Amino acid sequence: MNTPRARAMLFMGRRSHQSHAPHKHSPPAVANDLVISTVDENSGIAMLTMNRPPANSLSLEMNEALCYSLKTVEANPKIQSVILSSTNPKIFSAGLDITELVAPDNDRLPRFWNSLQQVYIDLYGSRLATVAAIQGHAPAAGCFLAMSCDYRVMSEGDTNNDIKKKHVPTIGLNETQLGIAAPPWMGQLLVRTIGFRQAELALALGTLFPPEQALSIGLVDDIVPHQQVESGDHKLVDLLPSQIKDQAQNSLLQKAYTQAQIYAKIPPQARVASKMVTREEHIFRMIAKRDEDTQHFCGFVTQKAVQKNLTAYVEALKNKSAKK
Ligand SMILES: CCCC/C=C\CC(=O)SCCNC(=O)CCNC(=O)[C@H](O)C(C)(C)COP(=O)(O)OP(=O)(O)OC[C@H]1O[C@@H](n2cnc3c(N)ncnc32)[C@H](O)[C@@H]1OP(=O)(O)O
Repeated sequence: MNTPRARAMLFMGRRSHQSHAPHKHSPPAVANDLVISTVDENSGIAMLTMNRPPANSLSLEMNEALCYSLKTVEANPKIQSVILSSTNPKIFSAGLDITELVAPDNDRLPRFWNSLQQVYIDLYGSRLATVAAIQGHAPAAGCFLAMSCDYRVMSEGDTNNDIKKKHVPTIGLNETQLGIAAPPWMGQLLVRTIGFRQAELALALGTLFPPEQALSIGLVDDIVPHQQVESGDHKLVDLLPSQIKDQAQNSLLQKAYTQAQIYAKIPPQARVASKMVTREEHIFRMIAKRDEDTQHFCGFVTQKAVQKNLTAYVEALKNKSAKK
């Protein structure tokens, strides 16, 4: 599997390990609106907008929709960059859909985990330049999605003095706070992004970082104030799906668009080859241990003590939401 040809195929959008993966080329059953895909061939930029209310949490279907949409955009040779965004202005993605983990179905659980592994393989190994536009919270697997991209821009949030309007998004791998641990390939993404000691601390404590801190440790590459820009690139509007068409002046999306344009101008063979240098080993290591990883996840998550923690966490989330 780890031959030069297999490696090139992985990064050119053709999967040499397809038989191992649950991913299919046909649209997943309920995928269509979960991830809205828009393309602008003139600029070479596409946008994948996550659209799974209320929190863009990652269910089996959402993972399949992400892979399918990405694969479809990748198949278009005119596209070089993709922006990953959200229809929810306050949540990028709330991470795994916790209801997939509580009292799980024995058949579905390994399929669910496989679909998440596939998101990692497809997104981290995409031939496209990927820019995460993080407008809101990105905990746990939400942070993982962002870290799988090539560039992360985060909104500073609404720092309005009025406490009711104030909204400061956070990002990080907070798994330990739920009584679970990020899998090795996900934890290693944090190590690769922010360095060993910072990651060791953040993983153990389950730290969620507000934008300025996330920038200072390198978890995001840029932060932008929560505001409209006066004169943004007017071409962005062509890329926005109808659900967020009114966001053409949004500073975060404008910044993400500018970055996507910068990437789209780099000769693709050189850009893809440089991406392989930093990512291929990590991806192949994960693929080699994929079945083991699935077994470990299923065994871990179904433990009584873990189920107890997750049940309590879901209850707390629901109570919080009910009190609003
Ligand atoms: C075993 C190894 C696996 C390791 C890999 C990954 C682990 C994970 O990804 S686990 C998921 C971790 N995610 C979280 O801890 C985030 C939980 N959510 C929140 O903290 C907040 O919802 C958030 C800060 C994202 C947004 O806050 P609010 O804007 O205040 O919204 P609400 O809290 O009211 O939530 C709205 C609505 O969404 C539901 N929700 C939120 N997160 C999830 C989730 N991860 N899965 C499923 N559902 C989620 C929440 O319950 C509310 O629903 P309703 O009660 O129906 O309104």
